Amino acid sequence: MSAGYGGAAALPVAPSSSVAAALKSARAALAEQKYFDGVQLVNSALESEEELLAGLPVNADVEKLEILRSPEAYLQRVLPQLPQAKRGELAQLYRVRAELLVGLGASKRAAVDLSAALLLQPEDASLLKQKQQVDASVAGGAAAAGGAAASAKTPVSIITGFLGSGKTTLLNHILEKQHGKRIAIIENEFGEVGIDDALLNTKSSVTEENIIEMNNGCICCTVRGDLIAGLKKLHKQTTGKGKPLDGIIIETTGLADPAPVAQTFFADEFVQANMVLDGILTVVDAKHIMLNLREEKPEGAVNEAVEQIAFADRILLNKTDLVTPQEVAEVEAEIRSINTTAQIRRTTNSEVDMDFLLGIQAFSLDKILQQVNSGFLEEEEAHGHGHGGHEEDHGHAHGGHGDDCSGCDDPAHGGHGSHEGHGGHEAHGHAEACDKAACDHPAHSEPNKGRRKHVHDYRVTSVGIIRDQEVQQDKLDSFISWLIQKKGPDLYRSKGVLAVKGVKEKFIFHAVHMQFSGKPQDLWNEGEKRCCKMVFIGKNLDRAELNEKFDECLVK
Ligand SMILES: Nc1nc2c(ncn2[C@@H]2O[C@H](COP(=O)(O)OP(=O)(O)OP(=O)(O)O)[C@@H](O)[C@H]2O)c(=O)[nH]1
Repeated sequence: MSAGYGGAAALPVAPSSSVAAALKSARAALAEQKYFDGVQLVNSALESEEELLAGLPVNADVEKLEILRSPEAYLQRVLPQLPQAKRGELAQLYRVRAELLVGLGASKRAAVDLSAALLLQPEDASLLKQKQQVDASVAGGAAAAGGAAASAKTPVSIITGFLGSGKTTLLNHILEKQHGKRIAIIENEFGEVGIDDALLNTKSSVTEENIIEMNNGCICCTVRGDLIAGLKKLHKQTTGKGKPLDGIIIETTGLADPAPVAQTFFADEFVQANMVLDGILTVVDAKHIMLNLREEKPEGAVNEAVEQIAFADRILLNKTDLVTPQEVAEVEAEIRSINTTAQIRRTTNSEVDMDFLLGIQAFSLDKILQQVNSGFLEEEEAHGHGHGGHEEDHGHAHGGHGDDCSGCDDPAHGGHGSHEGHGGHEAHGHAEACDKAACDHPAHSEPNKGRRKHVHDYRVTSVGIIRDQEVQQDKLDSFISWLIQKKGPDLYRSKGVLAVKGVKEKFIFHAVHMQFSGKPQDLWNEGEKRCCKMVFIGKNLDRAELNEKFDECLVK
């Protein structure tokens, strides 16, 4: 068949006009330095080509998007059947994509595209020269995105890590130790009720106007909206007023996939022009991470713990006080099997020197494209949370009630931050399954497959409780022991700030599965309403039961 099929006339080819149009638009994007947009244009054109060429016998059983992700392998197969005109078009597409990638700072990946172009046009001397130049810049250690211009941009660090791993603890250390530096914070919390603002170190040099809370959805699903708006706002009120920031720190939710957050720094024009991703800092809970990594996820759902480690530039292997040296070594080996290059530090209470964390210029687009996520520069089509049966409905306006939602058993309402008036944001969530990773062991599955959509585990929801009353200490103790013993295995995280009768400080409560701590902390401010706020995050939560049990603690 293939011999007979090899004639150029039999080959389905895209009309050259559509490739020409894509090339024109991509070159315009290149001239305007809209590199990410340009990459998307070329990607779409290449995808169309792949679809048209899919009928070739050599393409049987080939993974979709190979034309984008592994161009040389793809071309080696189809080359003998490509007519000369088609070779020229594809070469131009790869060449312009390479130029766009250089603009994004991904020179190694650009070299791959230029090699592909050379496979198609081996006699093109200017192409060869261009490839040699890119190779030379790679060998010379080309600077990250933007080269020298990057130094004028505000460095941004992303703190990620699974629920309860120690992210807020780390942020507090940074805030304590960064006196004199102008740092802004973007705080994103998973759950119906925000608690972290109360846990942030108020004695730090960060002024309130430079703390932005994003509690109305998981940051990885609202990057195109809230995160960019937050970054713009920070820029306007600092650099825009002649008071530039020394850095921005984004604390993601414990259930965030860091990929779309990182992608923002390449996809948005304003962000790309003014900010540079300094590094992804991942905090790992040495006691619970193995559970998280090995957890069986529903078909298509992302394992966030794996992604968080895979994308890390620095890893704090935290809570080492809770495990044996042997267990720490096992966890470290597991981390290494997911991420071969990130520097790892063993910590307790997220204590680490600042040089390890900030100003590290560690994020490399090339590293992400090569090692972790070959689809990183492919824009997500849609993503969201699998809200068991309510998949089309994540963008709903579920008007901001801070109180419990007892009696409401709509699983969509229990999900990612859907209780804060979500209607103003892009509707972002139908839960189409992403491509299944090659290996079934979640920790070892390549965390890059199906970059185009990510879906969270629909079983994981949050329940928030706010009461304008005090609780009774003995009843609270019974509630906590019931919670830990009966719900602990499914309860990833619970936290709260509580007014306990007779106690003048706020009672701060933290639990990660069965690991619990609670203590009186800061005093209630004068005039501050003594109230109770709690949030529970876990699998298969029973909202009515949690409300009922908690209400038994209230001072009647
Ligand atoms: N034993 C022990 N506890 C720790 C350590 N680091 C943090 N913790 C505690 O773990 C709990 C969770 O810490 P956080 O810093 O709030 O964790 P987080 O990652 O911000 O949590 P989420 O934002 O809810 O995902 C708190 O009670 C911390 O005091 C550690 O190294 N050892």
